[in-house]
Amino acid sequence: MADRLSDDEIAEQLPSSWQREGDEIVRVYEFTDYLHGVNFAQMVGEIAEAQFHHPEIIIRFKEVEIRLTTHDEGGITDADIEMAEFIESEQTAQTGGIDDVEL
Ligand SMILES: C[C@H](O)[C@H](O)[C@H]1CNC2=NC(N)=NC(=O)C2=N1
Repeated sequence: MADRLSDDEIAEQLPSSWQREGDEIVRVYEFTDYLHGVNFAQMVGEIAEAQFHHPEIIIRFKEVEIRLTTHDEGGITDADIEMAEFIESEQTAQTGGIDDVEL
């Protein structure tokens, strides 16, 4: 399992749309309707199972919040950064960069 990243490493490696909140990295995706968000959450869950690295996924009306940390290490590691990048690339591939995921 990867070691915890330093504050500088996190700042350098965090994808641009993500924020750091303590020992977590966080991104809120906006959608035009509730079920688009639900579908997006399903996609994130499938990525999580494939990577065996599981975010907290909060589904709200017209938005989904993704929170990542490495529980085994008690902080932010490469696994969290890589997962965030993977989610970003999948979401962008499906929507051309806007947040509304039409699945
Ligand atoms: C045993 C341990 O729970 C597993 O190795 C995986 C499962 N998914 C995980 N997900 C996250 N976010 N952090 C972990 O440390 C983690 N560990």
